[in-house]
Amino acid sequence: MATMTTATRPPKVKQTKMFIDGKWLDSCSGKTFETLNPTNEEPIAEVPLAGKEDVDLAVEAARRAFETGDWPKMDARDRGRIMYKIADLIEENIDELAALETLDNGKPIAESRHGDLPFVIDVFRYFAGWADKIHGNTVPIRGNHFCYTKREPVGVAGQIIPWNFPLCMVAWKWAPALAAGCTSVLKPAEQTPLSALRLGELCQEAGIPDGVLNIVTGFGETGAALVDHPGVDKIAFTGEYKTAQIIMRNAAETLKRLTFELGGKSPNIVFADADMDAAVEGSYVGIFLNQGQCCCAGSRLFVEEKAYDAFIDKMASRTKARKVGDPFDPSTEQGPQIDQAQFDKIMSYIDKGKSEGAECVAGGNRVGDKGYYIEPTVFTNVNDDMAIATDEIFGPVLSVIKFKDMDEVVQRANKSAFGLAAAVWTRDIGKAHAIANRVRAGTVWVNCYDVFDAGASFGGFKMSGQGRELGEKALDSYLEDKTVTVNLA
Ligand SMILES: NC(=O)C1=CN([C@@H]2O[C@H](COP(=O)(O)OP(=O)(O)OC[C@H]3O[C@@H](n4cnc5c(N)ncnc54)[C@H](OP(=O)(O)O)[C@@H]3O)[C@@H](O)[C@H]2O)C=CC1
Ligand SMILES: CCCCCC/C=C/C(=O)O
Repeated sequence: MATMTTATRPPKVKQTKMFIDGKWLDSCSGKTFETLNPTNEEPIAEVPLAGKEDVDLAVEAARRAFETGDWPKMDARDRGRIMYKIADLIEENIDELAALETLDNGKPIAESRHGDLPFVIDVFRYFAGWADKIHGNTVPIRGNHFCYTKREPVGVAGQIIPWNFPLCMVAWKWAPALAAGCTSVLKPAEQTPLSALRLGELCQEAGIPDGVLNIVTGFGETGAALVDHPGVDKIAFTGEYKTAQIIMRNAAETLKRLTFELGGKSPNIVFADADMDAAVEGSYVGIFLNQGQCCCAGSRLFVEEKAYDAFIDKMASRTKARKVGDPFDPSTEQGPQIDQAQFDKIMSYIDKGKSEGAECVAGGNRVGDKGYYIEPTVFTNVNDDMAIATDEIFGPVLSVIKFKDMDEVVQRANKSAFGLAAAVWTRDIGKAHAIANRVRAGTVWVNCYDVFDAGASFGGFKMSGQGRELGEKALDSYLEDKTVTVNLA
């Protein structure tokens, strides 16, 4: 069992090369790119800039490992055993990994050490347990036949992950793929490649055979090269819906299996009969967790008219007290945004909110003049049609909107192209279930927010995605069903 320590300093970066076929490599071109520290905009390390040739090598390795290697053929229980070992090694190195995550991403160390990393470990253990429980069934078909189904790995998975929860996203992608017997080429976000590379080392140490897991670091063409590659059977992508649309078009050429975990504009609904302090605290976490860089952030907060003013007062003062600063200080609640592009996007939405007539009751400015820090921001008097109420901002910006009754709030909550998550706060169990039934979203939280579990599937309705991650459902997208029919006559 790991001790409950928390690193308060950046760690030594141990691995910066790409991982292909069990080897740690530079890119074929020798080109590199810098990963920047979001607290001060200075380089942390250089990593290889993968081009098409590197992707080819990685896919060939994954293909070979799938076609002729041990992993898909191994006794399922032994696959699970190696995955348990990965979880154990993550636990043994938890402080280093959490610190690496904080260094590269900027998230507060308290979150990476006590939120992200324990979740990563849970996800590997949860799917390790599935490895020997994946099976088909027998089917009573007509005639003198014995018919059964088998579940087989889909093959080589191309996995493109974002920068907001770098290690969680690796775990969400690798763990079900490994349990199913697939092999993988992973493309971490260019902003946060370091923790995935270190985890690759630990997976190697745990006994993952060469070629089963490969990591290509790059940007600009790496993701597209994976999508275009005929040797890749499936793409799993987490990120922006516009990129998913391009991936879908390009993947049509090779008819790849696709799963997407995309954005949101999640409605968080507070009724006047709710426990107000709990609702304020939950809504605060719901929007500001991870600097607001969550696909399921509760960024459209609907508050019943009767409770609106009192709620706003509490929310504004809670927000103003939020501690923004050095992510290695264990008491910091909010670090910097990930990069200049996200910083600029968020600031432009704050400007739009102000110019469209919403009232900024907390925050609204940059913090300092170095690093991508933004004040946690709350807007009131927001209309449904303002850009801050319709678009995914992916930052610490909350829009608080008034509502009168259940039917009206359900209709307004559903008036979005997204459908990833929602929440409701009420003491009335009937109201809670009515909202859970009527809101079109993949996850609904009742009197809580951001409760994730390795066993609970996560994914979106509408333009928030396709397929599910976590839970038993996550395995489906890494498996093919095979029907076998035997003539018994
Ligand atoms: N759902 C979520 O959790 C997340 C949502 N977002 C949302 O997306 C917005 C933009 O984020 P950002 O990270 O810039 O962008 P994207 O969501 O577009 O993700 C960028 C990733 O996609 C890859 N990519 C880009 N084009 C293609 C392509 N044609 N085929 C395959 N892969 C491709 C990139 O690799 P390469 O450059 O090599 O092609 C990179 O790894 C955010 O502001 C936020 O709203 C962002 C992160 C997470
Ligand atoms: C503390 C772990 C939180 C995991 C958050 C998962 C969010 C996913 C996303 O934003 O894509």
